[in-house]
Amino acid sequence: MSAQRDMKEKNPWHTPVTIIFSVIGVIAIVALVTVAVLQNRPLPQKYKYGIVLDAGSSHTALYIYEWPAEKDNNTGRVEQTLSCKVDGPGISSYASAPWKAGKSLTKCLEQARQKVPVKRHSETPLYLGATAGMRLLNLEDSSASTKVFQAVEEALQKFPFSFQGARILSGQEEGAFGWVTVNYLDDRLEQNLQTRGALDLGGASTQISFVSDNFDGSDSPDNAVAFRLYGNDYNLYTHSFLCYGKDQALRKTLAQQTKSGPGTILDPCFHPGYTETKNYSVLYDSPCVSDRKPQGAPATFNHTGKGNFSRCQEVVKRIFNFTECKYSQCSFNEVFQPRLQGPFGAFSAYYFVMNFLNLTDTSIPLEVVTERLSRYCATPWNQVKEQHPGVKLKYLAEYCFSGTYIVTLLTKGYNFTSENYPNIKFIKKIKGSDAGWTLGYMLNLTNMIPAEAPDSPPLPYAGYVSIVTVIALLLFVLFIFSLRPLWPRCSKHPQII
Ligand SMILES: O=P(O)(O)OP(=O)(O)OP(=O)(O)OC[C@H]1O[C@@H](n2cnc3c(O)ncnc32)[C@H](O)[C@@H]1O
Ligand SMILES: [Ca+2]
Repeated sequence: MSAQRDMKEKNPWHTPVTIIFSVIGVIAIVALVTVAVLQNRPLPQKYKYGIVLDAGSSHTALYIYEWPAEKDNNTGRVEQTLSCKVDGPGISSYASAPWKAGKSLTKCLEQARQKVPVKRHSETPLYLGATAGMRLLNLEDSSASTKVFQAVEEALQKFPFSFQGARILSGQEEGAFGWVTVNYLDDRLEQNLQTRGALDLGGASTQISFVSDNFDGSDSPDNAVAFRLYGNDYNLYTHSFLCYGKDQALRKTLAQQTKSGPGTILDPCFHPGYTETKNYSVLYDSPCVSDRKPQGAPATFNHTGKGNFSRCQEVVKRIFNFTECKYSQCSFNEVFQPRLQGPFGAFSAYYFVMNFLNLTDTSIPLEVVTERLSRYCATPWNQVKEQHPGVKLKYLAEYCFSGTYIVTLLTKGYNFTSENYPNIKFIKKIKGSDAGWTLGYMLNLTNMIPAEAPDSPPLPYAGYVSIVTVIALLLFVLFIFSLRPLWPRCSKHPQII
């Protein structure tokens, strides 16, 4: 018994001094780690917002973006938090009743008012950018386009956001901001990775934008956009083809077939069994075709489908001019285009159409794509309607043409081949945000992409806390050992007496 008591007395860990120091040490470490964790713990997130209205030729869409409030000019953090499709056609269609253009936007703006917290309303920038529909209206009737903008601005100013104006984007801006969006969402800019080209197919225009090593802008300055983003320089090639969006290209293709003003056209780009009576005045009511309106044509014509892919491709090819090129190389219509390079993202109508046709997988060889399109175009119209009861008839009737146009534009227009066709990815969204020019436009106007790479903390948060903990433990152990002289002496091999 007395021997056991002796042992207890001699155990150094049981002296009051050591116990007190140990308790203090443990409390100190816990306090240190708690303070480090609490101090660095992410606070409940506060967000800032930006709103962009994409006033396209076929429709308008509103997008709300949000980003953490403390990361205004930081990287890769802006995300789309709401999209709202405006009911009705694009604002350019309201030329004869401009006030309706303004009114059409209010429903989506009401949604935005609900979505953005009230205390952020007045600081939330609101932009409206119009694309090819308004470009065409402006060409056709600039005072009508001014009136549409006045009506739209009046409507937007009624909302509590910080309205920054409504304007027409140039084709270069539309192409370049689409490219910025895609590469920003893919984190390719911040990380200085190989960039992805952007292919945008709208209703009235189409854009191609990419970085090519053999393009510095000297060949064709109109197609060059220079950016310095996160400390890297980019010489972007971009071109927008007005009148080569899907709807205007269809008009051009029909115009090709109605040069002589026939009463009936047998159209290989529409399904067999499709037949509609159409108005010549409606078909030619666009600056893309108005100069070719046949003289003395009847008021209407019978538009009848024949469903033949290869003949459709022949007609579609005729809307491109491949004969003239004053540069080393061209896409079409005498437009310079450097050698295609890198991966591409194809969005808007490229995606809608290829998704409907089950052709978004670009590992499907081009020959198989054309075979499938041939079969699809040859399918009788009644059968197509039966197979897709929920699809809008206008879209359904046009998928054969649209698919043929996309394949022709990519291969004959831009010179994609069987080898580099798999470099294209058909995309709708990237990480929850729609691919399109709007995000790039807002990032640019809010200076949210810095020209130089931002400084980042040398350690990530978890690494920082771990290092603090390890050093604290080490200090504690050293501290205990420094108290060694105070430890009661004990023999290495206590003997039981
Ligand atoms: O860029 P611009 O030329 O101004 O036109 P937009 O912005 O209005 O054009 P979109 O990308 O919204 O749409 C491109 C085309 O795709 C059509 N479209 C939209 N949704 C579609 C769908 O589900 N299936 C087929 N076509 C669709 C639409 O009518 C247009 O003709
Ligand atoms: Ca568009």
